[in-house]
Amino acid sequence: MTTPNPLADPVIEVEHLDFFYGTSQALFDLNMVFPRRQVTALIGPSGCGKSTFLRCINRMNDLVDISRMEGSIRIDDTEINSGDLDVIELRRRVGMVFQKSNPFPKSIYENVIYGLRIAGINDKKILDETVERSLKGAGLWDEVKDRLQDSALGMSGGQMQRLCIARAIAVNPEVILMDEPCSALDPKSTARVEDLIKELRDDYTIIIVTHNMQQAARVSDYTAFFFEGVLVEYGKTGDLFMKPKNKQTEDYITGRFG
Ligand SMILES: Nc1ncnc2c1ncn2[C@@H]1O[C@H](COP(=O)(O)OP(=O)(O)OP(=O)(O)O)[C@@H](O)[C@H]1O
Repeated sequence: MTTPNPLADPVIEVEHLDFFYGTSQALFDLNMVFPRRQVTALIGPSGCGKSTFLRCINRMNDLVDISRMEGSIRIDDTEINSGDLDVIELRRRVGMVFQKSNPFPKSIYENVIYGLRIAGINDKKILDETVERSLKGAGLWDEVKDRLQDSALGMSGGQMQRLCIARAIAVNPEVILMDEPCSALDPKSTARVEDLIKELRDDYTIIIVTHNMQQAARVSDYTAFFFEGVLVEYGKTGDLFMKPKNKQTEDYITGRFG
């Protein structure tokens, strides 16, 4: 088991995880834990399996017919690689924010409470409170509080991405997965989302895939370097960037490949 800090309180424990697309193996014997209320960055060259691994954690790969996962991922002692798992409940506990923001063609208000509506919650007081809490949590409340009934599609790209973060936190998840959440944003919007990630760490465990090593260094507490489906090195972000133990990690973070 590769543990960056044995004293850290683990929320996710991954053991002997293998992942296949048909006969092609994408992840090889991953063993790692994710500490609670910390930000962990997954880095590595294109195709090394970062997104595949992220999508294992909320079983999004179930949507790929030819996929197969072996091994164990426990989230607070719930085994998620199990046939009888309630996948809807898992995705409430493990929210996800994608590379490209994906607001629904609905009002800002309805976007935020989408998960609550699905769960059959229609009490206006609860919905109003959730909208305010979530938009405040996503640093968006002041910008949109006077136009909650406007279409979300009229927002800027950076606002839409923060709206997707508000939608993720509306259902009180434990973990938020972010798959290159800033790659479609301009530098100013990127800085706002990065600040937000640092604030969200007080309440949520965040796992972020990023191609941008400066971003990993800025926002994360821990960093995991993947290469060809293998976890090569995992540790405190400062240590991994300043004194990598592995030659491949060093070559990657110094820009020699990838
Ligand atoms: N739906 C799929 N079907 C078949 N193979 C896939 C599928 N998705 C990904 N793969 C393969 O799995 C491997 C890992 O891909 P993955 O997207 O997880 O890597 P990544 O590190 O996130 O890459 P990138 O940084 O380019 O997004 C690659 O060889 C990729 O071609």
